[in-house]
Amino acid sequence: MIRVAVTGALGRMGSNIIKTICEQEDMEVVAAIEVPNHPKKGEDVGELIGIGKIGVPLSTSDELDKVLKETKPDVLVDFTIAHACVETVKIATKNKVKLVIGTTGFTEEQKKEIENAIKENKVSAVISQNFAIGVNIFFKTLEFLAKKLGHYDIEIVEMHHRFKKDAPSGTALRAAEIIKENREIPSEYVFGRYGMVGERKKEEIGIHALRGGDVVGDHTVIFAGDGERIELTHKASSRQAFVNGVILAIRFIVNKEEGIYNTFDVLGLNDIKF
Ligand SMILES: NC(=O)C1=CN([C@@H]2O[C@H](COP(=O)(O)OP(=O)(O)OC[C@H]3O[C@@H](n4cnc5c(N)ncnc54)[C@H](OP(=O)(O)O)[C@@H]3O)[C@@H](O)[C@H]2O)C=CC1
Ligand SMILES: O=C(O)C1=N[C@H](C(=O)O)C[C@H](O)C1
Repeated sequence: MIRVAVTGALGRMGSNIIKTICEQEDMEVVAAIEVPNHPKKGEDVGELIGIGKIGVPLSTSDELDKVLKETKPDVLVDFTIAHACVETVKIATKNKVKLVIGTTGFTEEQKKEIENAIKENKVSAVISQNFAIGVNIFFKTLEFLAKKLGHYDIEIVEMHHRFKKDAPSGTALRAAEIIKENREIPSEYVFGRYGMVGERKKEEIGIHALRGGDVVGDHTVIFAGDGERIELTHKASSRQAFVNGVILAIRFIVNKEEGIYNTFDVLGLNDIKF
């Protein structure tokens, strides 16, 4: 059995991840962690998320080191918030726990802190801004489009629910990075536009974040030329799309001793070249 700890256990992603792990034959939840001073600390997490008793009490992140030493997970899954994730990674890697990280909104400095902790402690991790299989195919398609239409005007539009804390989404930023890496001309990110912006430069990649309602996650990349345009869109209608990828990532990383991987590694998409 793969022993899994989940941080952000009562969150939109964490709670669905716990539910789905409980449905798998080869893995079990051994620890579920929330913010310090959580009013439900000690209560059964299964009952808190509506699936009935699972025998795992809710723990809090101020006791993470102790919880990991007691429960000995193979893998920790983190879908929380950037600053919290950095601290979790430092503690988990010291305890030699492997990682699946889905949290977004990191600064460049936070990304380095996470990478250093993983490398210094010689553990393995999957880090991905989007675990949905469809989004990873969307990313792969973008490699092709950026190679062929990198000289077109490229704009990225994302929409998410009103509760999302970071903007633009990690997925939109990864899409921009893929375009930058694959087009022949240099790139300059432009976050929204306002006022007398003047003529659009070829190098620009416009990135626009919309927020509202209960939208799970929509991403569109527009390649606009003279007399035509291509719009590539992915729409997630259920968080289960992300959760299914997380389950694959847990099975993948448990067999890796050391290194930082992404969802292309998990899904075997690295060998597809255009
Ligand atoms: N990579 C991917 O495929 C996906 C990534 N995400 C990302 O995952 C993250 C979480 O999203 P979502 O589930 O919607 O957010 P939620 O706010 O619903 O869940 C986050 C949970 O983490 C808790 N939390 C905060 N700090 C800590 C801590 N130190 N230790 C333990 N738990 C903590 C929060 O508690 P409290 O509310 O009390 O602060 C909350 O319950 C975001 O960064 C989002 O962008 C989301 C979907 C897919
Ligand atoms: O916060 C969310 O909800 C999501 N976050 C991820 C992101 O920032 O890209 C992935 C997904 O779009 C949902």
